[in-house]
Order: sequence, then C-alpha cells, then structure tokens
Amino acid sequence: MRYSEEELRKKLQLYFVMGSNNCLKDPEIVLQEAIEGGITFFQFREKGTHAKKGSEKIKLAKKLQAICKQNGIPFIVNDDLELALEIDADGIHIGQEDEDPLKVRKMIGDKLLGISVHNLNEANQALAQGANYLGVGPMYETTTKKDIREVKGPEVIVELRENNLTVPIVGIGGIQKGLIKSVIEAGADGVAVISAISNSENPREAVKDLLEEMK
Ligand SMILES: Cc1ncsc1CCOP(=O)(O)O
Ligand SMILES: C=C1C=NC(C(F)(F)F)=NC1=N
Ligand SMILES: [Mg+2]
Repeated sequence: MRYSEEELRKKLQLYFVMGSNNCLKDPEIVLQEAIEGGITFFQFREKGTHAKKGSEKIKLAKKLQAICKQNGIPFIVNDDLELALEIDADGIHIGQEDEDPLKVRKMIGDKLLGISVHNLNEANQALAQGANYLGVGPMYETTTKKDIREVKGPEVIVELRENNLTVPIVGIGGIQKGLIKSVIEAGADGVAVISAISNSENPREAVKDLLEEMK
C-alpha cells in the first residue's frame, strides 16, 4: 500500500467523488477548483445516465488523474478494475455487488482498496478481505446514486467504532453544509461528497465551506 494507515486517515478528510454527469460544468474545471478549495482525495466515478464509456471514459480519467498528480491528490477509480490498472491509478473503490475483493486485491497489488459498507457485518467482511478504508453510507437522503440502501445515518459509524474497528472510514451520502460535524463526531476520519461540490456554481467556495465545518 502506498500510504501508511495514519497517512491515509489524514488524507481522507475531504474525499471528492465525481463523474462528468454529476458536474454543472467541465469536470476538469470542477476538479481544478475543488482542489484549489482544499479537497484531499479524489474518486473518478463515471456512472449512471450519460456516463462516458470506452475511449471517452479513459480520456477523461487520464485528464483528471493528471490534475490530481500535479497537486499530490490520490486518484481512485470507482468499480472499473481494468481502467484502474490501465492508467495505474492509486487505487480502486468497489461496492458490495462488485468484483470479489480478494480477486481485486490480487490484481492491484499494493494499490489502495476502498470498499462500500452499510453495516457492521459488511464492515468486518471488508476488513477480512483487505480493505484499506471503508465508505459507510448512505448517511443521509440523496438522489445522486439511484440504488442506495436504507438511510441509516452516522450511527452506523458509531457502531463500527464501538466494535473497535479502527480502519480509516469516510461517511458518504447526502452530505451537505451543516451535516459534516454529525459524521465526524460519529467517528469518521473524513467525508465523501459528490453533489455538494460538483453541483456548485463555485466548487472552490463549496469546498472551503465544507472544510470550515471540519475545524
Ligand atoms: C456514491 C454513493 N454511495 C452512497 S450515497 C452515494 C452518493 C453520494 O452523493 P451525494 O454526496 O451527492 O449525496
Ligand atoms: C458507493 C461508494 C461509497 N463510498 C465511497 C467512498 F467515499 F469512496 F468511500 N465511494 C463510493 N463510490
Ligand atoms: Mg459499485
């Protein structure tokens, strides 16, 4: 793994997750401005209606990866193992219905592996399968992801910490201004956000506002 657990924990403070169809304007501009605002981690999640495919998707991934590289921001690919390997991403994020994590780990070597979890059982399983960090959610209602599981809120994170899970955790799902503290106070190391940044007219200011709440 390219980061120690402690480095990873710090880096996961404000995790921007995005695809072109989440953005009001050019995704490269959105990412550039989000980085200027202070995001600390990035996931390319090209999914859903009007998502790019094939060579278009690869081209965009490479452009966003270059922007992250220039700024020392880890670049993670969502779901697409082939793409993550082809462009030598820093890691991959997979969900419960995606590839078997043990198979993914064999393919990615020491790259970062993030796994989405919804409860303590899935979290323990993800740890046993070598997850380097967990995405726990949905925290709050969201329309960004069509097939979300039941909204259980930050208390799931409280439960994981009460069960002595010390793995780096980000909360995700419906996180907007005013909701950050509830996720951090529950024990998350950071928050993962899509629309609060990607749907903003001013991603840089949106990021600054979110970071303001984490002080
Ligand atoms: C990818 C994902 N996983 C659980 S909720 C969600 C969508 C988060 O999007 P937003 O931050 O806009 O609610
Ligand atoms: C469904 C997801 C859940 N969590 C995360 C992350 F924030 F990266 F952990 N990303 C996803 N795509
Ligand atoms: Mg998935």
